[in-house]
Amino acid sequence: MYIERLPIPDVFLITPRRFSDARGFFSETWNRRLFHEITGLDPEFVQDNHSLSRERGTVRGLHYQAAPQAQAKLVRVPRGAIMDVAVDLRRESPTFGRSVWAILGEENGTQMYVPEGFAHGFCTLETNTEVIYKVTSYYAPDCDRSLHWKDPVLSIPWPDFAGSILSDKDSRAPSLAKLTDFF
Ligand SMILES: Cc1cn([C@H]2C[C@H](O)[C@@H](COP(=O)(O)OP(=O)(O)O[C@H]3O[C@@H](C)C(=O)[C@@H](O)[C@H]3O)O2)c(=O)[nH]c1=O
Repeated sequence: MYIERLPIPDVFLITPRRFSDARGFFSETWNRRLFHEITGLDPEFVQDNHSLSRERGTVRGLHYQAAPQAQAKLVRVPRGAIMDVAVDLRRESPTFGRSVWAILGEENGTQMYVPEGFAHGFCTLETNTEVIYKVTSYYAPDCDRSLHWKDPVLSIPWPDFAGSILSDKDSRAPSLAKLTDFF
């Protein structure tokens, strides 16, 4: 398992080892003990989520659950590829409002660990992209919050084709200046 810290050091990229042979590969996609040894963290995941986005350029996000239902997430892409983004919404953080991003895909097997206190979203880079992620708190619709993916203040370098399809909720999401629930 290879771990890389991003410019916001609490967000990690994790690339599990792949054992390749004539059949294909084998990989441990989650190993609690190893994750703890390497990061010092021991998130308690309670729910696994899986989404399929048919079109390239689909944007989902930016989403978070407000306290006390905040979620840390461990995101991976077994089919296709995404540009995955995390935005720091921790009020006291020196990197408040800043974002980090990475390409996650079936080729690299890389995962992003997004801690509590961040909004999360992605743009699909290929058709029929599937995203699977573990979360540390159950879905709580009352605490579901959105931040507009294209808010210019965030300066996220989305690809030109981003936003070809998105949900009504995401198209109506407020900008950072209008958010009231931070961490
Ligand atoms: C997130 C979620 C949604 N749902 C339902 C509610 C709704 O009817 C349907 C689709 O929900 P959404 O439109 O919010 O799905 P989606 O836009 O894919 O939401 C996800 O986006 C990514 C970026 C995240 O980080 C996730 O935490 C989650 O917010 O699924 C659940 O039952 N459980 C869940 O945990």
